[in-house]
Amino acid sequence: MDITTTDLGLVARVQNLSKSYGTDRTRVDALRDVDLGIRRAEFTAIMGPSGSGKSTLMHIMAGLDSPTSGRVWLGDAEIGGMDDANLTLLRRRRIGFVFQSFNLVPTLDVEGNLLLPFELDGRRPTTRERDWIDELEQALGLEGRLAHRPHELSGGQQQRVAIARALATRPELVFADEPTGNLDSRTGREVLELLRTASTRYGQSIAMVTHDPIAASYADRVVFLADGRIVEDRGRSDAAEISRFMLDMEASS
Ligand SMILES: Nc1ncnc2c1ncn2[C@@H]1O[C@H](COP(=O)(O)OP(=O)(O)OP(=O)(O)O)[C@@H](O)[C@H]1O
Repeated sequence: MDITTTDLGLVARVQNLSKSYGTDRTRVDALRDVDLGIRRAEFTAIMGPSGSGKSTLMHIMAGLDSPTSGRVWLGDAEIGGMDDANLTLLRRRRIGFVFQSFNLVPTLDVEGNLLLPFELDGRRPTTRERDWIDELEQALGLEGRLAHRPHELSGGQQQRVAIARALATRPELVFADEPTGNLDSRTGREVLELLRTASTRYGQSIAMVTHDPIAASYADRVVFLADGRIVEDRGRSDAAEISRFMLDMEASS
């Protein structure tokens, strides 16, 4: 019998993953033979220089892009052979996303955007979920903005709505691409605390792409990519250690 992703204590996994874009002279090897598992209830930071493959890895793990070769599991389901309808359902039920581009619906107000994942799933939040949404709104300072549309918000406020929306249904896995990129340092810290709370209190797994050593220091695990390969996989580290490693990595490249 095969060992499942769950048996390994993981919520998502890639094996021998490679991704190339273009052909011949225009070919770019964005990922080269990557093996990675995202552990249950753990907060993982993915770091690396610009162009090292972080976003590509996250998009493939989330089933938003397909690999050139290798295998990908979301939970125990291998997504390689899955049709679009099943993949969409799997994503909707199990995954939350915070994209760099926020992906808010412009015609819905903040509250409408926050409730969208429930709408798409054809249900309303339970009382406990409603309490959690209220807590997210409060922690992210959105209470005064619930009737506003995205274009009436600052970039940082839009970012916070995207984060609250990704966490609202308490999906077992949250992918976040530079979630603190547009935030001032105090709000950024609150977002990182929230992500940590989501993993410690609710057992959610968080996979966060970041360039920021301080943001990465909130994570339980820090994975470094360089030139499409994993070059380091370490436990919780402080911001100074992470900065030092990044500088050493850049110096040796
Ligand atoms: N759609 C695409 N077509 C062609 N090349 C691509 C495409 N998407 C990414 N790449 C290339 O793949 C490599 C990895 O890109 P990726 O966006 O994953 O890097 P990253 O580590 O997330 O970078 P950054 O920190 O700048 O966001 C880069 O060299 C990039 O130019």
